[in-house]
Amino acid sequence: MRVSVIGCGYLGAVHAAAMAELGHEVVGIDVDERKIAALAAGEAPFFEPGLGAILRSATGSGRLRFSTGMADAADARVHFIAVGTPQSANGYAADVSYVDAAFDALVPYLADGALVVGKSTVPVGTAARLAARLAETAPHARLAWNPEFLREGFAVKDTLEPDRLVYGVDDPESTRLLDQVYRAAVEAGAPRIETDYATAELVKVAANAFLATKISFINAMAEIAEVSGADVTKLADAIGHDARIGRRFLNAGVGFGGGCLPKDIRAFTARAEELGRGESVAFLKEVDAINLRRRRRVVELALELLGGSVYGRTVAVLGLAFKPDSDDVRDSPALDVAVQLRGLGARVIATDPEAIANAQARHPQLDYTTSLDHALTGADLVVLVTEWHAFRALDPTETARHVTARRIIDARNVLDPTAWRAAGWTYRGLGRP
Ligand SMILES: NC(=O)C1=CN([C@@H]2O[C@H](COP(=O)(O)OP(=O)(O)OC[C@H]3O[C@@H](n4cnc5c(N)ncnc54)[C@H](O)[C@@H]3O)[C@@H](O)[C@H]2O)C=CC1
Ligand SMILES: O=C(O)[C@H]1O[C@H](OP(=O)(O)OP(=O)(O)OC[C@H]2O[C@@H](n3ccc(=O)[nH]c3=O)[C@H](O)[C@@H]2O)[C@H](O)[C@@H](O)[C@@H]1O
Repeated sequence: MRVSVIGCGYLGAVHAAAMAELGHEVVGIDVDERKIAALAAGEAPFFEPGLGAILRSATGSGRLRFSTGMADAADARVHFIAVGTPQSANGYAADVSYVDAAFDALVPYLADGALVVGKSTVPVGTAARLAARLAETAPHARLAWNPEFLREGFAVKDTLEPDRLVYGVDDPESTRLLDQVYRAAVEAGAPRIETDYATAELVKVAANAFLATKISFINAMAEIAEVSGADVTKLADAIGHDARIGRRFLNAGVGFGGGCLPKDIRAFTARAEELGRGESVAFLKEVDAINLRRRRRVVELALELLGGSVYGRTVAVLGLAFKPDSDDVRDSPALDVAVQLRGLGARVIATDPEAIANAQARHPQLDYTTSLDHALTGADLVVLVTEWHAFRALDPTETARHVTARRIIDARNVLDPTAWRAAGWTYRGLGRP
């Protein structure tokens, strides 16, 4: 099948390469010339395990091309729209202008029987609005909404082996085309939910809202654990054994960030308010507030451990990406903590295996180093904020050789407090004694 993917960011680049890996003839389109040049050369423009390999093999075989010109999408039968839907500059709502722009630019090139497939996460009602526009401007084409559930760090596997497929469609031909695109997953037995546009759009934001709520729930328990001397990690293990609750996404710590969960819960709240049902998801404001409090809590702990002021003190910040195995720093709790500490006058020296370039572009005022040893050297305080393997594996005795004082905040609760305290460290987790 000939497929186009419009928008080649964290979602679209992986989707394009994975579609080619599945045997489709793919063209990836983006307005960002640098990104397209890198992708066309078979280079992943961001860090995502496994992406480079499938990109090189697909561009090498000629099944995958990239272009900045929408005309190159003209011979595709199925067009995926995977452009960004960031938080608006002036509020909580999603900015859907990139979706509209990509859609409008694509319409003149739609062949007879073409299917436009929305993958971007959008406010409910967007697909119906675009379908009405399509009926007027290109009645020979169809629209489907097919939300994406991939996780960064596992994006290639999640795309090739999705745990479910959701088709928001309004005719059987769209389903037939989507089944052809996803034949491998359908034949492997991936559950497939065929539904209307509104449900498909809501499934996506509901899933992210649930995940965010689960994380904030456990972080709320961490707040209570902090004032009662309880251990939130043991609490999570214990409640997680109940299969109805489940242990996944119950890791308390500095909270969630990234290009999706934070903006998606805010956009959902804004859309519900527009629809006159703000009260139905008002709890998401609390989910957001709990999440942001965790970042402040890490800063408070730093102040506490350094005797009330971080001014002039050297703080080693381990981690900048919003989670391990990603270079994404969008709404990263780690970067936020680093910036807050710097704002209070600390000499922050930050390190991350992959995210330094992205962090530096946003916050040039911080000091960065690619060397973990260098980051630790002379530190008055170490703050572990993103649980990369290299940081989880730190040895307390070896680490002590580099620092000025043995103080550590484990903002992801991934270290063994007993081992660190035994090696002479003042250890503080989030919600564990
Ligand atoms: N990053 C992720 O893990 C996931 C993202 N999503 C959703 O997918 C969408 C895209 O997210 P990301 O890939 O993370 O964003 P991103 O910001 O990495 O990529 C968006 C891309 O769209 C391009 N673009 C903007 N306007 C364009 C236009 N008119 N024509 C062609 N290209 C255009 C940009 O240059 C950029 O490369 C969002 O709605 C997001 O919520 C959904 C599931 C997972
Ligand atoms: O819509 C999206 O873009 C994607 O958003 C999330 O994926 P992602 O943002 O890549 O990362 P997650 O693994 O969900 O982690 C999100 C944040 O929550 C934090 N987290 C996660 C789990 C946990 O127990 N505790 C916790 O604080 C992570 O550190 C990270 O900052 C969802 O998991 C995907 O299903 C969805 O497709």
